[in-house]
Amino acid sequence: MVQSKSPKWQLRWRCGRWWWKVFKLLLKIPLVIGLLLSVVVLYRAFTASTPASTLDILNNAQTAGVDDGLKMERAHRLAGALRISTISYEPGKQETGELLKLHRYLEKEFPAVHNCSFVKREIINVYSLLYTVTGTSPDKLPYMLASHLDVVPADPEHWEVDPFSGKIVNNTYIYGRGTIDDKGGVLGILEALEYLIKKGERPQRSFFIAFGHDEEVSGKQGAQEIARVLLKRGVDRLDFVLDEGYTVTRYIFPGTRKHVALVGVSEKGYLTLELSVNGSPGHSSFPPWESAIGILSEAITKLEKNKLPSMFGTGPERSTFEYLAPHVGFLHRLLYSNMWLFSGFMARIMEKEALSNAYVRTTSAITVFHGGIKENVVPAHAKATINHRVHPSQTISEVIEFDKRTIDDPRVEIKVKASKEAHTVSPYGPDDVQFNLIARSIYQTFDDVVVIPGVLIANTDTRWYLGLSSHLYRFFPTVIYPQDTNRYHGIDERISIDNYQQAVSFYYRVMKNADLIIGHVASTTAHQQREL
Ligand SMILES: CCCCCCCC/C=C\CCCCCCCC(=O)N[C@@H](Cc1ccc(O)cc1)C(=O)O
Ligand SMILES: [Zn+2]
Ligand SMILES: [Zn+2]
Repeated sequence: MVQSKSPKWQLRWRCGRWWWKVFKLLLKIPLVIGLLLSVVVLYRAFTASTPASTLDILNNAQTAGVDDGLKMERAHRLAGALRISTISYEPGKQETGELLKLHRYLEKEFPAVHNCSFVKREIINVYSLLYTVTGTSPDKLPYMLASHLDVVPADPEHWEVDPFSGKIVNNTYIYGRGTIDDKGGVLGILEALEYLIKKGERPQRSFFIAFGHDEEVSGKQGAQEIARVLLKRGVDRLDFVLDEGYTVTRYIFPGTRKHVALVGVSEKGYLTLELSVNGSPGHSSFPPWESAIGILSEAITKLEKNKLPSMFGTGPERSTFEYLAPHVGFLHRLLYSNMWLFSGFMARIMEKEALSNAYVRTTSAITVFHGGIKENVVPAHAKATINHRVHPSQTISEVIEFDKRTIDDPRVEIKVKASKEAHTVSPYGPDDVQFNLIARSIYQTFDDVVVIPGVLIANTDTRWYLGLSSHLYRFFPTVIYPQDTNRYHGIDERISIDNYQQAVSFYYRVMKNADLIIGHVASTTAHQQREL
């Protein structure tokens, strides 16, 4: 006979089962969340798409580039400019004679530009150049193409050829300091305009060409003055500004073999700090317990060991990867299209390489260290320079605060030597006329390419043009492979003759495409145009 359970026991049994059910349910929650997350992650990966331009007028444009016949002649003209050593050493210390020589060279080599009735060339602040190209519809908003005339110094010791010999190697590459930074831009723009004028064409839209002469040492004397001159003339609204910057890259972004053109829609901030320590000077035979050099070294070590936190995925770099997602293999697509989930994981991988680390966070470079005068003299002072490039999601004062907290030593004095907040982000959506004008010119010039927006990790003269336009883009039309990135300011700077020809074609296409959209009210979005 089965013995019936007592009501007390039955209650306990039922409660026990109830808790067991809850426990089992709780165990399932992570599984359900995991399943939901996987669905979202997969859905985003499968539906990832690069926003295509909505501007049919640009999408259908088949603008031709410049003729191939003059390719070698153009290469030799660039090589000639590379022989003029327009070096900037520091603010106020430049090869000024060479800058004037470059002016004369440009005048001689581009006769159509310099003798054209609708092109005016002006010298700004002795060494910079400003060209005004007056179009046939001068009432439309003008734009500006910019580059710079100066270059950084080059130590010839490790170069394949003398950096200022302007050599063409194997009939393939033009070598020399300034080929990609930034005489390729100066000569490339002038070649395009020379070609246009010689063809008997005249642009409808007016535009400016600005060549600063001290970009490599801040741009204060050059680009800043050019901006001032334009503002004084009432030119306070340019449709867009296109300056040096990123390039078309290949094999730099993991997951794709395509060409990837990165157009800089913003630029990291800039902060240079001087750290100094005053110690007790004296005879080295009875040194103080701690020296100025020792205290400063400790502060520097703390900064180097404690990097600023990752900001990856919180700024426009999120769009960089979302635009790229549809063009990479499946695994990379999972990551790139789900930055909301994987940005931390991606940051940890990217911070292992200097170039991609710069994309992840505000960087800190210790660039100068001074201390001591003689082996048996304890120095009174030590100083060091820290150069930060500030992620767009951080402010200059946040970075200074971080440094102070990290150093945590009142004996270390911190002085701001130069600073500039990260630039505001220029528009880049599918409806943005100006971004898509540049993108279209890239698509017309380079094969198998995808155009994506990015934050420039270095700085350019665009900082001085921020007040002239809300659309500033930083792009130099050449192709860079991983092994080329160190050629910037490094050794064996070069451009291939074919890439240089593409650069000229790109600038020509920008001039032609800018006229295509002249019927559109410049500076309004495609969406606004549809509303009109
Ligand atoms: C995942 C990340 C992928 C990034 C791929 C990058 C490929 C291209 C590689 C390098 C880009 C090089 C950028 C060229 C611009 C250089 C401009 C420059 O040299 N600026 C100087 C001087 C300067 C100018 C203006 C200032 O206000 C401060 C300094 C610089 O030091 O930035
Ligand atoms: Zn440059
Ligand atoms: Zn440079």
